[in-house]
Amino acid sequence: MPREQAAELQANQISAWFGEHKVLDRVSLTMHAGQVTALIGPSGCGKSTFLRILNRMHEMIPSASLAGEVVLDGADIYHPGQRITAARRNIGMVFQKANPFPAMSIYDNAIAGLKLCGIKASRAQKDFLVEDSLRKASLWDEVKDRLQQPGGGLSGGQQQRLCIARSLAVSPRVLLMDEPCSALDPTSTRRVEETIESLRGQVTIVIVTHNMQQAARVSDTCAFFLASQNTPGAIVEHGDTHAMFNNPQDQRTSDYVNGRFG
Ligand SMILES: Nc1ncnc2c1ncn2[C@@H]1O[C@H](COP(=O)(O)OP(=O)(O)OP(=O)(O)O)[C@@H](O)[C@H]1O
Repeated sequence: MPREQAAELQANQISAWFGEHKVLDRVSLTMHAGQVTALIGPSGCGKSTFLRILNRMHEMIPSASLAGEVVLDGADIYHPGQRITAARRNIGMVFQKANPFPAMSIYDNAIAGLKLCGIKASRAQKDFLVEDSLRKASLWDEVKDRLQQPGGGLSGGQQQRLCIARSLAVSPRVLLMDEPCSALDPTSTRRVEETIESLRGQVTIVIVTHNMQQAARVSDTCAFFLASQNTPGAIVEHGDTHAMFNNPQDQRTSDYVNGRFG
């Protein structure tokens, strides 16, 4: 099971609809290999929809449609020849609410993705992957003596790190995180942020967050989404996080990062 490198992900001219309702308009963004990109913006501007488009989850919603392309290392994941399972394996996702399998052991939770992705592994390989992914998710030391206990018995923050481990166990090249800390207390939030920090360079991370301090702390690059009244969401400004927070080029970015609206 070779471990692959972080990959660049490029969204080109992405538009999205729910039925007749257009929610994103020609959004283009390059998410650089091994970097952390934060998606920020007021509620309802299409950040989560954009994130779900990046690993083909948007198409699971019956009324949903989209235009544009998502290119992972040179190949459009929406090309008819591309398998949805390959996109999901290469581009993992962690959600707002931790969703481990509650009755399944911590060990089995960590490697639950192998079966879903059709990856066969020996017992020794599984043992290695469990330890490796739990270490990467900064959870190993807390659970190494109780790997056979149910995942549902962990604290909320530990469950979220278990979900991160589960995503990492299939060696994704990109990890999408949709407000991963919004249900966590400050200590658990810090642990998840430390985990993100330690993954930098190994996997490309795209994180949606409403927490401006978090975006400033964890991301290299930031994209500010906005949906003005009755118009679909679009990117107002994107670039180096430090520059976006300290010297934004657009007044609306300045207002948002300084808490003046949204
Ligand atoms: N399943 C759905 N069916 C219909 N409309 C939807 C669906 N999901 C989202 N929308 C609409 O798409 C638009 C963008 O929603 P989205 O959740 O992507 O925004 P967001 O920026 O992530 O918001 P938040 O920060 O509140 O999570 C909104 O107008 C929302 O009402």
